[in-house]
Amino acid sequence: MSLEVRTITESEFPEWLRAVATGFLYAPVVSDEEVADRGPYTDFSRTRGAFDGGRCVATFRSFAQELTAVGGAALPAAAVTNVTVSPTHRRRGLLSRMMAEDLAASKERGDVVSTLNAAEYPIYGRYGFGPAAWITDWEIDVLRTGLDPHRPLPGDGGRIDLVDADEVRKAGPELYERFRRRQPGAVSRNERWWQVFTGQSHLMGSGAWTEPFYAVYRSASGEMEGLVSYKVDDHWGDAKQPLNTATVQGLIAVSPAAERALWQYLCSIDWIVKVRTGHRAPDDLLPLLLPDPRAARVVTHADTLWVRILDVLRALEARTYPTSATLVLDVRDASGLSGGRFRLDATPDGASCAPTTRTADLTLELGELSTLYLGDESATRLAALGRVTEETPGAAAVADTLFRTARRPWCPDVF
Ligand SMILES: CC(=O)SCCNC(=O)CCNC(=O)[C@H](O)C(C)(C)COP(=O)(O)OP(=O)(O)OC[C@H]1O[C@@H](n2cnc3c(N)ncnc32)[C@H](O)[C@@H]1OP(=O)(O)O
Repeated sequence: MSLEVRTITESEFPEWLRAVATGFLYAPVVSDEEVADRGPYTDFSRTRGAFDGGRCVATFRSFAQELTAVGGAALPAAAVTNVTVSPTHRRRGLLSRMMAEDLAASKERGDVVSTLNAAEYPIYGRYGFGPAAWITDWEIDVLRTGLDPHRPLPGDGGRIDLVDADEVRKAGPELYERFRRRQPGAVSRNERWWQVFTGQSHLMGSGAWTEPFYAVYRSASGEMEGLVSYKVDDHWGDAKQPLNTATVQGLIAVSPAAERALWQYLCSIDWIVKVRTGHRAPDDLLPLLLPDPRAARVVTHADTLWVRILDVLRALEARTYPTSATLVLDVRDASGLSGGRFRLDATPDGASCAPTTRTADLTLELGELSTLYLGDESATRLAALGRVTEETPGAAAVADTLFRTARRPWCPDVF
C-alpha cells in the first residue's frame, strides 16, 4: 500500500501526537489534556503526517518564528519540530518527502530561513541546514570559585528578589524580548513557551513537574535586567554535610551587571556546592566572572541551532557587516529552492545583494553558507576542510572579515 504524506486535520491530531510519542520513544499514549493543551498552538496547515492505512507513521510540523540576525534584524523563520518516522517505516524517504513539502511552502510564504534543533548531527545537512550556533553547559564547583560567600549581594546598588511564577509570566516575556533583539541566534517565544517554563503546561516526556525557584536582578534604578529559574536537589553527605546541586533552567540577562549578579547569587546559596548552568553561549561571560575560572568545568559542548537559508538575497541583506567588501558567492542547493550566484556588496551602513553572472569568489553548498551566516564559523576553516572552494585566492579571508562577529551567536531555547 502506498504511503500518503499530507497535512492533517484537527480530528487527526490525537493520532498524530501518538505517532510523535512513538517516534521519540515516549509511552505511546496521549492524554486528552495534552491534545487540548497543544491544539491552540498547532497550525494544522503546517502539520504533516504520513499515513499507512489509518495509522499515522510519520510526523513533521513547522511554526512561525523570528530569528535574530547579526545586527538585530528579526528574520521571518519557519521553525521545524516534532520530526519522527515510526521505526517500522524508517529509511523509505518519508522525512525527505515531508521536508521537501515544508521547505517549499515556507519559501513560498516568504520566510527567509528555516530553523531546527537536530536530534542527531547527520540528519539535516542533506536538506541545506547547517549548524549555526552552539551551546556550552558548565558545572561550577562552588567552593573553588574564589567568590566571597559573605558578599552574595550585587555590589552595584542593584538587588536580587525571589519571585513567583505569576510574576515570571508577567514580566518574563518583556525581558526576553529585550534580550533576543540584541542576541544574534536567539528566537522568539510564544505564550506556550512561558507556560511550559512555569509549569502551567508540560512537554511530552518531561516527567513530573516540580516548582523551581525564580530570582530576578533589578538595577539600582529598579529596572528588571535579569531572570533565573533553578531547581535544587536534596543531597547530603554521610558526615551530615550539605552537597546540593542547583540546576539552572534558564538565565537571561540584558546587562553584564545582571549576569554577574545572578551567577554570584547562585554560587552563594548555603548548602549548594555545585551549579549546573544549562545551555549557555560558548563564549558566555561566566567562567571569567569567577576569580578562579577553572571552577567551571565544561560538561556539554554541542551544536544547537541549525539554520537553512531559504532566501539568500534577503538573508544576506538583513544582517550587518563590520567592513566594506564585495563578494560573489556561488551557492549550490540540490533542491533547486535557494541556490544561485549572488553578488554581495557589504558596507558598515548596509548591504545589497543581487543575482549576478560575474565569476564567483567562493563556491559553497547552501548548508555551508547557513553555517557561516550567524558569524560562528570561519570560511577559512571550511576552505581548509574542502567544504568551501576559493575561486579567488584570499576570498575566504574576505568572507571572514565580513561574516564573523566579536561575540558568538546563541540560541538559549530548544524548540
Ligand atoms: C527537528 C527535530 O524534530 S529532530 C528529531 C528527529 N527525529 C528523531 O531523531 C527520532 C528518531 N528518528 C526518526 O524518526 C527517523 O529516523 C528520522 C526522522 C530521523 C529519519 O526519517 P526517515 O524517514 O528514515 O528518513 P529518510 O528515509 O527520508 O532519509 C533520508 C536520508 O537521510 C538518511 N538518514 C535519515 N535518518 C538518519 C540518521 N538518524 N542518521 C543518519 N542518516 C540518516 C537516510 O539514510 C537517507 O539517506 P539516503 O538518501 O542517502 O538514502
